[in-house]
Amino acid sequence: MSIRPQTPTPTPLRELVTQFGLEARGLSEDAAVTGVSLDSRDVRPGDLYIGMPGAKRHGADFAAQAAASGASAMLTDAAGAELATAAGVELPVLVSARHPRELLGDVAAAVYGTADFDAKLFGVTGTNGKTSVVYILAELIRAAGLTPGLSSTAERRVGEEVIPANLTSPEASELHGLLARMREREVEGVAIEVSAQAVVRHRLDGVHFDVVAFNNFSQDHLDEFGDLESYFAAKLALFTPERASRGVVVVDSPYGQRIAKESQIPVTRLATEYGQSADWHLAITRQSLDGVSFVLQGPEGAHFRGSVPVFGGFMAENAALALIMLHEAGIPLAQVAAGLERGRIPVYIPGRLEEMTEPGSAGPRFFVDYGHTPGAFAAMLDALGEVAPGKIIFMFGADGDRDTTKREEMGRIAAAGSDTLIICDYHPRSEPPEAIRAQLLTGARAANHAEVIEEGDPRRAVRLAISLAAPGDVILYAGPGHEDHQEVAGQFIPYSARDEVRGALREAGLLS
Ligand SMILES: CC(=O)N[C@H]1[C@@H](OP(=O)(O)OP(=O)(O)OC[C@H]2O[C@@H](n3ccc(=O)[nH]c3=O)[C@H](O)[C@@H]2O)O[C@H](CO)[C@@H](O)[C@@H]1O[C@H](C)C(=O)N[C@@H](C)C(=O)N[C@H](CCC(=O)O)C(=O)O
Ligand SMILES: Nc1ncnc2c1ncn2[C@@H]1O[C@H](COP(=O)(O)OP(=O)(O)OP(=O)(O)O)[C@@H](O)[C@H]1O
Repeated sequence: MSIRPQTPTPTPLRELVTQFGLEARGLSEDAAVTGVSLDSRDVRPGDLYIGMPGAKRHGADFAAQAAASGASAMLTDAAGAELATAAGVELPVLVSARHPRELLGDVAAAVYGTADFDAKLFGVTGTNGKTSVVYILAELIRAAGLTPGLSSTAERRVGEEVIPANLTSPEASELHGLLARMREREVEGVAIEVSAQAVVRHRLDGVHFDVVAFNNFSQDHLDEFGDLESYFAAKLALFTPERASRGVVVVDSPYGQRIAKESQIPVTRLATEYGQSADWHLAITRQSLDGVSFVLQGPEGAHFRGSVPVFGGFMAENAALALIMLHEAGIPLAQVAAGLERGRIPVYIPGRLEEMTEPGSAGPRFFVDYGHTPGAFAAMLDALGEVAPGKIIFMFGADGDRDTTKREEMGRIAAAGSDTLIICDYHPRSEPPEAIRAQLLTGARAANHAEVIEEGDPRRAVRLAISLAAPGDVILYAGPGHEDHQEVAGQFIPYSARDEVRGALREAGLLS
């Protein structure tokens, strides 16, 4: 169930009819709504249900379910209105000549009154590391003495109210409901993860960010975007005056440089590579398996010396990006530093390079991660190469029914950067798991580096990895991160990699 305001103000439906040029059928003069939902399973009494045509179903097919849950009215297209009439659903209907998705954000903003929400809004996009930046942002907002709110792939969070997320970027109706609840809770800074899908699918409509950021770009989601250029264009579209006031861009890569050049809003540039021209520079001062320390220097003497308790130079980059976003929003770095102990950012990022063993323990160390792109694998394994005292044992599987073109490259990078590679299953969905593994194995064997082992069952693969590890070795299990299920042939089977790994470590006497 989505997070909603607890004391919503009713919006007369006649206002929406006039504002959005809708045709009203069966509407009483005083009809009003207090919420918006496009999912019949999440309808609350008083909601406006959006009957949206989808790729698989027409949402109007679920109008009866929405009515039974107490919806006050349905907004749909002409086809949806016909479906509801044919099914004998007795619900007032507002008919839109445009695709309901195109109105959703503005309708939700009108119903929830979110245009008046004056918190600083931060949006983060890029291929890898969005979730990490968002969690660091929320921690820094708290350090600055302000109240944070957060929307990520892992969860949505308002104070102690936390719900798991089903999409990286919520649909606009859920997003505006969440923002309205944040306003009730007097949230002052909101960190929002922005997927490319969100930009092109109207999920951000009615939202204007104070600061947006771009961190990196590499292959992903080609099943939806067709080619890299279209995927990139979706990220670039966030850097427009309709969406945001200012931007922060990591310019280490040619893609970052393109965003900085082609952005339609003012941007400030961060470089982490020596000799790269930029407004801000990041230098790593120390790193180990327990975290990374860094110095960040910007224009007019702005600077920050700090650390993050997660390994990898890219985590320092994620932190730097978050710090610059606050600076750009008018929150001074000194105000952030005042709330931290010697610059240490005590961030916990669920399922991102999350250690399952005790930090600093003498035996092998085990990390669970959410990385599922060639770019994330390269970043993690490069970082581990610098800080792992012993061998690197890497295990992962790949998504079924998702971008298949990245599989061989994932296998190649995984084998090139590890000593032992165990290939197992992830979410096979409708594909035969052994066929997915075969593609990963082809890439892995081409690298001609690691010892490569195939063990489809992730539970057995976890135990195998532990049995192969000696003190000083590091096991990294990429893919499942925070998730709590495996998706196999349409079934959601309970599976938490974190619980499984902890259990196996206990069995091996490596965790109390
Ligand atoms: C391609 C895509 O984005 N599809 C989204 C789209 O699905 P769809 O058009 O197929 O919808 P449908 O299943 O035909 O249903 C039609 C309508 O009926 C409604 N319905 C359906 C069933 C029901 O019982 N009751 C009900 O009301 C649905 O809410 C929907 O409005 O609308 C659905 C409702 O909001 C989304 O859940 C669904 O996301 C699917 C699950 C998805 O996998 N999206 C991915 C591609 C995605 O958006 N990923 C990005 C990036 C992730 C990353 O960075 O890795 C993200 O932001 O999450
Ligand atoms: N700045 C970065 N550059 C490259 N890889 C990164 C970076 N930050 C994190 N990663 C790697 O990518 C993985 C995914 O990180 P994270 O979940 O933060 O990214 P994301 O962009 O939110 O991905 P998704 O949208 O799929 O959730 C991490 O677990 C880590 O392995």
